[in-house]
Amino acid sequence: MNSNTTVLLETVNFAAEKHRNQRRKDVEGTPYINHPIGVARIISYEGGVVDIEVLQAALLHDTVEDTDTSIAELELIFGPTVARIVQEVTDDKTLPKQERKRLQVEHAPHCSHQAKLVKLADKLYNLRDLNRCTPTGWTAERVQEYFVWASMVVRGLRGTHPTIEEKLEELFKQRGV
Ligand SMILES: Nc1nc2c(ncn2[C@@H]2O[C@H](COP(=O)(O)OP(=O)(O)O)[C@@H](OP(=O)(O)OP(=O)(O)O)[C@H]2O)c(=O)[nH]1
Ligand SMILES: [Mn+2]
Repeated sequence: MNSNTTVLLETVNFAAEKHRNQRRKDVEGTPYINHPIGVARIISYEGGVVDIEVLQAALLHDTVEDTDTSIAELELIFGPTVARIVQEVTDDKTLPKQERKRLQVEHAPHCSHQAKLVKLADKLYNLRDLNRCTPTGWTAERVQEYFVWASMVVRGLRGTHPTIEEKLEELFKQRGV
């Protein structure tokens, strides 16, 4: 038995249970878990990254922000490194939205290499998702603003992973950002 396989399946199962009642903002109401799985897949399949703790953190990256999960719970089940990476990519939801967005830009350069990989893949997934379809209630201006803001965050993550960064730059170029 390959224990990394067991660990990854435990992790994806935990994330699926936590996100079980959540849907993406697209008209089809895609299950939310498609997003964390897709973020982990970008890091693994597209990025060639084999660091198991980064892949676990990618699967768990929105559990604390968007579900009843705590960092202490993640630390107990998945250990201190995975918990720390998720902590680094978790916004403080008690702050107003504009402040949270500003803090992502400010904090990005100071994140660990592992957290930067998760942040890059999270942005790449969400930008591709915006190209696929507009979330319900979003105007074209709001979509464009998300691209502009994401490019400011990604600027602070440069030098982390050349091929993932190239894919992001191509999407920004297409939008004139
Ligand atoms: N493109 C897209 N995004 C969707 C969809 N459904 C849910 N989201 C989530 O919405 C967030 C971006 O929307 P915003 O309005 O900027 O943020 P908010 O959810 O905090 O209000 C992302 O959160 P996040 O993953 O935490 O990343 P971040 O944007 O906070 O970095 C993304 O995962 C969808 O159908 N398409
Ligand atoms: Mn996310």
